[in-house]
Amino acid sequence: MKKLLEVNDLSVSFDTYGGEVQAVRGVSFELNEKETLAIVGESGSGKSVTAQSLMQLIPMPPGKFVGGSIMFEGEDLTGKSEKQMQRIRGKEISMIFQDPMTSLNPTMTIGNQIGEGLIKHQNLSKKEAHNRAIELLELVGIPNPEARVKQYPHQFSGGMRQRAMIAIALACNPKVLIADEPTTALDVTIQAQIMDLMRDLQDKTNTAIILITHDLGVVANAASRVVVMYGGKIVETGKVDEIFYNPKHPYTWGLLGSMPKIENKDEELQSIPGSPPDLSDPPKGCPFVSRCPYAMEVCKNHMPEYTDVSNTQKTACWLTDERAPKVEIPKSAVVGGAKIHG
Ligand SMILES: Nc1ncnc2c1ncn2[C@@H]1O[C@H](COP(=O)(O)OP(=O)(O)OP(=O)(O)O)[C@@H](O)[C@H]1O
Repeated sequence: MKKLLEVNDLSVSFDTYGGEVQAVRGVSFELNEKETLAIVGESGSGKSVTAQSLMQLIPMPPGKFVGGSIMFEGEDLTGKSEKQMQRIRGKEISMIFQDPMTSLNPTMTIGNQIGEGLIKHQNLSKKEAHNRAIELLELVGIPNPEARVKQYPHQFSGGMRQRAMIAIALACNPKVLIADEPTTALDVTIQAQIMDLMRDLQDKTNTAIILITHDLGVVANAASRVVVMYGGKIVETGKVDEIFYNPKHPYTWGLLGSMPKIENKDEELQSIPGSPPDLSDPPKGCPFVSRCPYAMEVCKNHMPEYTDVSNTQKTACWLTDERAPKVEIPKSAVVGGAKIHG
């Protein structure tokens, strides 16, 4: 499998009145061609900052790049100028956001917004871009695209706007699509339709997807690999079935415990007690230490190294150390039922 993106030891901070917020602290992962990689974690874990860093969309200042690299097709994106990034954004790497209303331009027709990138990156004429916009609206399942292409965002429903955002993002056949909580603002039925659409489109276009979500439920049927983030760090990573059926990190257990499961409809969901660490003064050791029911003395002051659970799964937890007590995965985190495809 060909690597498309390789993030190495990425660290990004924000200078605030309360001190330096270390939003992303030494994150490394890779994205292969045609795959869907999910980045999962609670609010504040650093998912969006990671995603925005890939597009160089972090406002600087207050943001600052502290270290690491983002290799895309052999070039480090962290060294690129704004002008160089403008040639990459939309053309090579595209992004869709949680709330299309704030990312769509309310004063421009949907057709012109889709056409903009085509004219800029692919030198299409206005007429060609208009026709391609109609095709793209059809591709993302918008009925009556000839009429819709002339309309404005406020004339679209929430689900339709997200479809239009996807059309804009895919217009120039990017190699990577970053979807940051693409369905969070939508109701459950529409969420499922949008996720189905993204899967269908990926089959047709072969675009690799980075799916950012706080909801492991969304991941099960959408992703092939998962990165679990907490407190600005990756705590566990693996193939989707490894993360669901053989998770090793207590934070992953917590996320699985707070996910509704088909077979236990009546079971109470366990939310993870406590709150995430203050990233302006992050813990010296494991970021999860203050909420982890299994925390040991060593966890307070020493960040665990990554342990290989398999060739494809890694976890950063002291429980994997041979000196640690043997802990069974809690019942609440056991996922049964339907096989996950991935
Ligand atoms: N512009 C900013 N100024 C200061 N701090 C910021 C800024 N943007 C993000 N942060 C901080 O960086 C940390 C990581 O935020 P990030 O948005 O990446 O989290 P997230 O996991 O994507 O959560 P959410 O789902 O809520 O977006 C948080 O502590 C957040 O407060």
